[in-house]
Amino acid sequence: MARSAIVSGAQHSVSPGGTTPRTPRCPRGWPPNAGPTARTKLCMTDRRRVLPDSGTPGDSDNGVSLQEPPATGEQAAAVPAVEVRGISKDFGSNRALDSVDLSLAHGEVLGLLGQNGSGKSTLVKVLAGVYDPEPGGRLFVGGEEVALPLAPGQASQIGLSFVYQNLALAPGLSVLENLTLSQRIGGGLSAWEPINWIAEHKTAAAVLDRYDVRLDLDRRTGELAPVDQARLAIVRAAEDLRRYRTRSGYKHSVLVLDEPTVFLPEEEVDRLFDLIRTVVAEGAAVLFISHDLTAVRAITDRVVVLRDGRVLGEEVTADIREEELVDLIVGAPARNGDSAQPVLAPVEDQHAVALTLAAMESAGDQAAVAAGESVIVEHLTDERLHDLSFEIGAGEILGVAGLIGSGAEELPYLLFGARPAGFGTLRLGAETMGVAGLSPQRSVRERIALVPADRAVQGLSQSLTLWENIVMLVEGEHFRRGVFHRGELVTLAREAIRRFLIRPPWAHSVVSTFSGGNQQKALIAKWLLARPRLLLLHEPTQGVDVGARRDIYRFVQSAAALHHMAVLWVTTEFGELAEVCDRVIVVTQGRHTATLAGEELTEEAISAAALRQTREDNR
Ligand SMILES: Nc1ncnc2c1ncn2[C@@H]1O[C@H](COP(=O)(O)OP(=O)(O)OP(=O)(O)O)[C@@H](O)[C@H]1O
Repeated sequence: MARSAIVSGAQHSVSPGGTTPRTPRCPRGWPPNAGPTARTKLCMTDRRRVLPDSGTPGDSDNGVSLQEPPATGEQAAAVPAVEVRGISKDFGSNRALDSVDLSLAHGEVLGLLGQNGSGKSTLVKVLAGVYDPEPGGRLFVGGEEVALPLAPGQASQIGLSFVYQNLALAPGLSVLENLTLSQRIGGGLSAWEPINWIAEHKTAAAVLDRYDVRLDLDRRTGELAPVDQARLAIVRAAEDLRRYRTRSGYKHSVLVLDEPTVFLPEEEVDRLFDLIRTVVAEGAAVLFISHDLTAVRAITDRVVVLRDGRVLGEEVTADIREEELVDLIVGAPARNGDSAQPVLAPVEDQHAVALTLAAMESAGDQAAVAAGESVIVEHLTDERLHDLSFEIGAGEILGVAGLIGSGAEELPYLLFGARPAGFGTLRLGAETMGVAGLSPQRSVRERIALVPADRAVQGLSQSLTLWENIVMLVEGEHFRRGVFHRGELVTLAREAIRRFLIRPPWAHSVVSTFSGGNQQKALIAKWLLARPRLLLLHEPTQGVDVGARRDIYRFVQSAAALHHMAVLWVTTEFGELAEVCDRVIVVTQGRHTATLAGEELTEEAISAAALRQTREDNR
């Protein structure tokens, strides 16, 4: 692989006015040296913008002004849609972004990659006006400089639109209402004018048509399938950009997609990509942030890799193999020829978690942990599941494969008592419990652990520190003879942070300030410290980088093997199930339709079983 494109932050020479940009490596069809420097540079903060449609509300106060008319045609295509230079961001002593240079061409899909905590979201938040970068950084949009920091809301007025993982849709409103929401809030439609529903319906139908998306405009958005919710959010953002281009006369606009595929099963990701291609064809550039390398390779033209807040390298996607990309992201040592396997982020010890647990077990608890207990679920039935029965042996990792809507995704929550179940029993060792009588409080007492997909809301207390979250479930064990041994807990948490490779290793920082993947490791650490008898995992590697994903596999495998805990692993990533599980059951339409083990445990076989049964059920 040509590594000439790899640059390190140290190579940027710093001049008094900021950084001297390197010549950007350009994507296919992109003329080199066509950055803002190739055009008349404008400082746009002190002039009023001349707009083709100057009456459009919201444009006059955007902090951007023009010295020359908007570029059109080839001229517009010759400047980057967006370019950042020398962007840095510090959180206290933590440098989250270090002199980042990045440019995104008109009509390009650029992948922004990097390990958890490498700075991707921070860069997006600087572009969105959420974070103020350090002085000296510069932003060019459509070739023209925009003063930093951006004011809240300014991004949308300069042609930048964002779709985050949580999509920011109002689930209680209809598809039509969600489509027009941003216009109402943004001032495009008057809040006082009576709504002409018939006209709005017609306009919204035309919008969906434009992007070839079929949705019932009157349907409650919360009832849509996850992929359709993602498509709706993208159409809404793309429409905002199209309106921006129409009213400003500018050709550039940028859609930022921050992990848009994270909630989607693999087979639905393609439908999202068709939409992204349409958005690009309509005239927007796309910044695509994801840990899903298959998705990145399918949709991006070029990738930029961040590590520790610096741009580590950039590559044309078609020119780089997946293993090379993994190396670039996780920082593997130099490889020996093509046959070498990618080296993943180091785990200090294959049995890191198990050893941590062993060291931390209080003496009196040894027996319960050592014995291990099998789990038997019988006749589990609710609105989506029909008479589901299965067993998990002590120390076994049982995978559950099912497409979204199959009912598989309900299982961890029902067995934790987080959702009411109609009927069924859970036998844990010698004890049999009715699942209808389970509650999260009881589950914690019974040492049933749940790592939910939505870790931020359901898994962690965002306002508490990292150490408080990690030891939350074992605090009681450190309250002896009327004395609360806080120091012991902090030491315990520090050890867990080290073993679980949580970065930065700052026990006293508030957990919400950690990157998504590091929060996920903290959540897994929290539950494993409580030494569960049954560990329920739902999409445990969602939003986790390629190196940390392997770490999580090993953490759970070690804990299951050495502490004999039963594990239920539910995900739509069938490759992950094949890699990590001892056995996999397939759930379709709420029923247990197949079991795979041994040599049958391949991604292809699991997929085939899940899809075959779904097709048969649909006949
Ligand atoms: N509000 C904040 N306060 C303090 N530190 C923060 C804050 N937001 C982010 N950080 C730190 O900045 C660094 C970069 O985090 P960021 O969320 O940008 O990473 P990321 O690449 O998006 O990771 P992930 O893939 O896990 O989402 C991390 O060390 C993180 O702990």
